[in-house]
Amino acid sequence: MKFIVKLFPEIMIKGGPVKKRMINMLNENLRTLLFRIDDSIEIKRFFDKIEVQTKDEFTDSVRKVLQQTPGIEQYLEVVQYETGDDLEAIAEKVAEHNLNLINGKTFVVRAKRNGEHQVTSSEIERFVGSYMYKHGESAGVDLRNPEVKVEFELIQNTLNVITKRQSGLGGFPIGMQGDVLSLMSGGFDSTVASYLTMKRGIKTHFIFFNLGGAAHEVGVKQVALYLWSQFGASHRVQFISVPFEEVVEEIFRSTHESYMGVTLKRLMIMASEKIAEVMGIDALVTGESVAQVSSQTLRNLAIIDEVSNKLILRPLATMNKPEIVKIADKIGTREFAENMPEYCGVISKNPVTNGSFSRMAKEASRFDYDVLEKAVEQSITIPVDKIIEDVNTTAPVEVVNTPDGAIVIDIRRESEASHAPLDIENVNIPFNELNRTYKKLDQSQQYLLYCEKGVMSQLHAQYLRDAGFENIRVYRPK
Ligand SMILES: Nc1ncnc2c1ncn2[C@@H]1O[C@H](COP(=O)(O)OP(=O)(O)OP(=O)(O)O)[C@@H](O)[C@H]1O
Repeated sequence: MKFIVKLFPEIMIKGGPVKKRMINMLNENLRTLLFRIDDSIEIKRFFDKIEVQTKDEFTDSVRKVLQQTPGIEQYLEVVQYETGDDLEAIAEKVAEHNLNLINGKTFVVRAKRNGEHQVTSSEIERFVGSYMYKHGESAGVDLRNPEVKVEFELIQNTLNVITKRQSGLGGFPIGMQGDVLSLMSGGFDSTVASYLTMKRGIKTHFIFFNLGGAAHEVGVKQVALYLWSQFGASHRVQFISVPFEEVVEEIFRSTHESYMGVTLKRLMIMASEKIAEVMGIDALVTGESVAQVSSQTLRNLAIIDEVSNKLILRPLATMNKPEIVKIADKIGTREFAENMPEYCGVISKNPVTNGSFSRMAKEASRFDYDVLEKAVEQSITIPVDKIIEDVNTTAPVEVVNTPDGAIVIDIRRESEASHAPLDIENVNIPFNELNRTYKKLDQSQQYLLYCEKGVMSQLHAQYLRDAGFENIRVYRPK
């Protein structure tokens, strides 16, 4: 199968050298991603498109990459036949893929030709056109204003017939716009904000502030890994985890209740700025959206902005919640967001909605910034692609590799579990039903959670531990 990759229109209108750099970058990114599938996949760069040629067994994997790689406007799927310039064979194959498209419609046939042939392009077009007219139920040929354009190419002896057009993500190739550090809580907003920066071609690193829950950290790592592997895996990025429990304690000690929420956000921005500085990053990203919650009024956002000289991008600033949720649905982060614990609630009681700059300064002067300094010093950075190993080695809940009398619960979705069943006895309780179902199980038994990568099982085992269940561990076969 061959794919023809068309670039995002905003790339095509750039000046020559910039356009060339962008196409080269997309070519590089595709090379990195597709060679991970198989190094026999061929990628060819042209001045206005990229072509990918693959063995049929890799077609689905290649499609997935093309759908999820920023910079691609659409891709065409092309089926290839060795017809030479045998007009009858060409017409038959073109008709096979196009006859149903011209039913009741006017059409035109357009052929591109490259190589030595006995026939000209217009002879081929006329032959195929009349064959399709004879065998189909079209409304006739219209050379000027056709409703359907039947396109194919004859390159040497190979006939390329376009069978499908599929939209891509659009945006710019990652690597063209520098790096940002995205404040990631794992909720709807920060996951969508991070996706939008990735789609715009920005290398997006993640920073997470742990307010006191091991499950939250595992959950955020998991969604960061998901986002990266779906949309950004052409480049290595970092995940930074900052222990913020003591910062929260210090906020409680020093700050009036109504300013705690805004203070927490200011401190997250200050810590992010320090870390971004070390990483050579100019901009931070948050999932804040004007008026969504009390800390996100224009005044409070301005009070938050005051603490940093970095550019703060807020891709969702003017979006409505339903639009954000729709994107989360489309990119697959809704499920993660819905399963993410909230640790912020306690700090958002009776929040000020229209904070005062001078009052904020007074509140801020009572805070001991050594505590923040220490949190930054204790931050831990790991490459996102090492998250699975990290979660499995630094797991808060014990991991075992033999059941030893415990009952194994496979928490994958039913379809995944039946597609690749475990080879030992187990029960299937999909993770989204676990919280509701677990308490109904016989609590005199020991249970082991299983999932494919060991991240989701670790996350849910930790939730259950937090909820007071001690008979739970993680199963990870050798
Ligand atoms: N624990 C955290 N670690 C990193 N960033 C955070 C954390 N909590 C909040 N943020 C950042 O602050 C933004 C606003 O957070 P807040 O909790 O006020 O709103 P939210 O709308 O619930 O955000 P989200 O849906 O992303 O959780 C988030 O989108 C995220 O960018």
